[in-house]
This record gives sequence, C-alpha cells and structure tokens, in this order.
Amino acid sequence: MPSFATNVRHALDGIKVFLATEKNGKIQTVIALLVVAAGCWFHISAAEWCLVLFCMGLVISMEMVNTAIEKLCNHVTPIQHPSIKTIKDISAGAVLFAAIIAAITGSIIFYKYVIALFWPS
Ligand SMILES: Nc1ncnc2c1ncn2[C@@H]1O[C@H](COP(=O)(O)OP(=O)(O)OP(=O)(O)O)[C@@H](O)[C@H]1O
Repeated sequence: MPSFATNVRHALDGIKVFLATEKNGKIQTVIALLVVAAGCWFHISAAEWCLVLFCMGLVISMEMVNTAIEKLCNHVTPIQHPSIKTIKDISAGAVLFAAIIAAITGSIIFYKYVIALFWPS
C-alpha cells in the first residue's frame, strides 16, 4: 500500500501537470492571484477571505476534475458519441456553475471596497 507521502507526491504531480499544460488552469490561477492581490490591497475581513478562498478553491478544483473527465473520455474513445457529449457538457457545466457563483460572491465582497476607493464618503 502506498504511503501517505507517496499519495501526496502523486497529487502534487497532478497539480503540476494541470498548471503546466491546461490553458484554463493557467487563466484561473492568474485570476486567483489577482483576487488575492485585491484582497490584500483592500484589507478584506477574515470572513471575506474565507469566502474568497473557498470560491477560488471551488473553481480551480472543478476545472481540475473537468480536465480529468475530459482526458478520461478522450482515452476511452476518440469517436463522437452522444454519451461522451453529455458527460463532457455536464462536466463543463459544473465549472461554469462554480465560476458564476464565484463571480457573484466576489462582486458582493469587493463592491463596497471599489465604491469607497473611487467615491470616498
Ligand atoms: N467524443 C465526443 N463525442 C461527442 N461530443 C464530443 C466529443 N468530444 C467533445 N465533444 C463535444 O465538444 C465539446 C468540447 O469538447 P472538448 O473535449 O474539446 O473540451 P473543451 O471544452 O474544448 O475543453 P479543452 O479546451 O480544455 O480541451 C464537449 O463539451 C462536447 O459537447
């Protein structure tokens, strides 16, 4: 049975491959870093950090699972098939759903900081 350290190494390999090879992974990582920079700049509260970090983790994790499902589908069959279409579409839909929730959450959190920056009372 592989040790815990071995399992962690394999998981880190997965993260490395995802970040090195997936365009969407790179884009989402850049967005996540910009959001972290904005959070530091605006000194958002601890509760707001929790929500921001949760949403970032949710979107990137969903993208990683979506990538894994796409690769599995492509490995199983290169042929066009309605079932593969349904699987890939639902998987992509999960990423979109998480991204919309993250965008709404981010807007609610950062709205008041941006307003205060441009129109200080
Ligand atoms: N083998 C297939 N059979 C039927 N439909 C497919 C198949 N492969 C892809 N599709 C359709 O094409 C869409 C795009 O699939 P694709 O594998 O290119 O993923 P993608 O969304 O372009 O992601 P990425 O750009 O990360 O590869 C799927 O959501 C699905 O609707």
